[in-house]
Formats: sequence, C-alpha cells, structure tokens
Amino acid sequence: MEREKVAIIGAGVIGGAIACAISDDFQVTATRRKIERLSPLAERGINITSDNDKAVSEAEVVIISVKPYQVIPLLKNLSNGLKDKLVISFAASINLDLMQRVIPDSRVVRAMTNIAVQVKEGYTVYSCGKNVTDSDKNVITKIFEDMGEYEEVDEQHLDVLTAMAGSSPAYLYTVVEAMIYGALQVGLPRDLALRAAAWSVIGASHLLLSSGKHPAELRDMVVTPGGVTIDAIYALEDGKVRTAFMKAIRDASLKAQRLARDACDEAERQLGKEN
Ligand SMILES: NC(=O)C1=CN([C@@H]2O[C@H](COP(=O)(O)OP(=O)(O)OC[C@H]3O[C@@H](n4cnc5c(N)ncnc54)[C@H](O)[C@@H]3O)[C@@H](O)[C@H]2O)C=CC1
Ligand SMILES: O=C(O)[C@@H]1CCC=N1
Repeated sequence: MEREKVAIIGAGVIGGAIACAISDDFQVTATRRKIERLSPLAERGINITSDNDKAVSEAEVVIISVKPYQVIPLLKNLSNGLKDKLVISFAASINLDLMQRVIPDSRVVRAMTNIAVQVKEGYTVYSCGKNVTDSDKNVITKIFEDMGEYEEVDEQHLDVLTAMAGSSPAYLYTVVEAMIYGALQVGLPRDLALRAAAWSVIGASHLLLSSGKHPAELRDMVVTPGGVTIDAIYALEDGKVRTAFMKAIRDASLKAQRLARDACDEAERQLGKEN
C-alpha cells in the first residue's frame, strides 16, 4: 500500500524528531532553510529540501514545526498550496482560530508534544479545528501513535499543557542533573549515578500511571520510618522544591498564554493592514 505523504516544514529539533518517528509508516519530506543540517534525516531515507512550496504541493498532510512567531507569516506564504490539506501545527501558543483565519480552506490541528518523540515516547496532546474529518482523525492518530502516547484535549488546556507536556523534559533533566551531582559529591561513579537517576524516573512514572495512586501516597510508601528517604525529603522541603515547581509550571503557563495573546495582536495588526 502506498504510504501517505507528509511534509514537515521547519525540521529543527522537534520537526526532525517527528520526521524520524513517523518515517517507517509515512513518506516524509522534511524542509528547513539550511538544508545541510538535514543530512542525518536523508541518511534515514527521508526526503529533504529547502523548497517549502514543492514539499507542500506533493504532500497530503503538512506538519508545521517552525518557531511560534514564524507560523502565521509561513501559513500566509503557503496558503495556496495548503488549500484542502490537513495541516498539523506543533507551535506553542498559536491557536486554531488564528491559523484557520489565515488558511480558511485547510483542515487544521493544533498539537503539542515533547522531545521524547526522539525515542518514540513523546506525549502528544491535540485539538482539531471544526472541519477536520473522521478520516483525517485516522491519519492524525496514526502519526501521533508513531510518536508515543497521545490524547485529544480541549484547546483551552493547550497553553498549560505546553508548560507541562512540552517543557517538562527540561525540568526533569534539571532534577536528574542535580541528583547526579549530589551522588558525585559522595563519590558514586558518574555513569552509575546517571543510570540510577534515569531508571528511577522511568520506573516511578510507570508505577504512577499503572497504580492509579496519588503521587503523595506512593511517596509515603517509600519513606521507611527512621530510614534514609525521610532525610532527603526533609532537605527538599527545606529547599522549597514544591513551591519552586509550582511557580515554574505557573510561570511557563502564563508565558504560553502571553505569547498567544501577543500572536493574536500581531496577526490582527497584519490582517488589519491587508484589509
Ligand atoms: N523543542 C521542543 O521540545 C518542542 C518544540 N515545540 C514547538 O516546535 C516549534 C519548533 O521548535 P524547535 O524544534 O525547538 O525549534 P528549532 O529552531 O530547532 O526548529 C525550527 C526550524 O524551523 C526552521 N525554519 C524556520 N523558518 C522556516 C521556513 N520558512 N521554512 C523552512 N524551515 C524554516 C528553522 O531553520 C529551524 O530548523 C516551536 O513552535 C515550538 O513551540 C513543540 C514541542 C516541543
Ligand atoms: O520552550 C518552548 O517554547 C517549546 C515549547 C515546549 C517545549 N519547547
């Protein structure tokens, strides 16, 4: 059976990861301005080009993975070619309504994922525009399945989910790095410290998801009375770690919402000028 053709416009960090994750099941063309940076994708059999128009014209599905401020100008440029196509944007903060105004004749999906797509273990959340069909949804879920876990959500949650699902690996790497440094301070070999921290994150996550228990209950099960863990918990509470994480998620969510408002204002100005 002929594989569906997908164009990925802006194959940087996340677009490149998506290209690799879906390339067994889809015929992928990846674009970016500096095409020489795409040679690792070409080595995996992915078509590469810097010609966005050509990539779009040959594709059935178009994935947009440029920076948020580049999305609206890009959609305007490509609007003729995008007519009647399914367009999936992974850009933070650029909402469905705004994209749909620029490409009214396309079927648009707004999605957010994370860097773990590189190992096909991303978590993708998405919302569909009004005219997305059931057959589009089959294609969308096939793409997202190749990238890891996925779920459809109400668009109003996507900015906060950007701070949670999209950005979270960065917070966790910060935590893991700090744990490794703590272990180095008391002499554990570097690679052993890394494996201990990373496998603990994986195991703790699987247990959290499969047990259905609240994280506080699971944490309590680890704390042996008079044992080791409680000393670490005491130090973490002293360092206000929970307050720091709550602030981090709140601030990142507010940033996503502010970027969304700025993008709308800018688009209003641009669209106003054109009318
Ligand atoms: N990095 C991450 O973990 C995640 C990023 N995102 C979103 O994905 C988007 C891209 O982020 P990154 O991959 O981190 O950035 P990036 O800078 O690595 O990738 C963007 C790419 O788009 C290319 N580009 C820009 N204008 C172009 C054009 N006109 N034609 C072709 N290519 C063009 C750039 O050359 C660059 O390679 C952003 O909107 C971000 O919000 C979403 C989920 C996770
Ligand atoms: O930092 C950002 O804006 C993007 C969105 C989620 C992850 N990276």
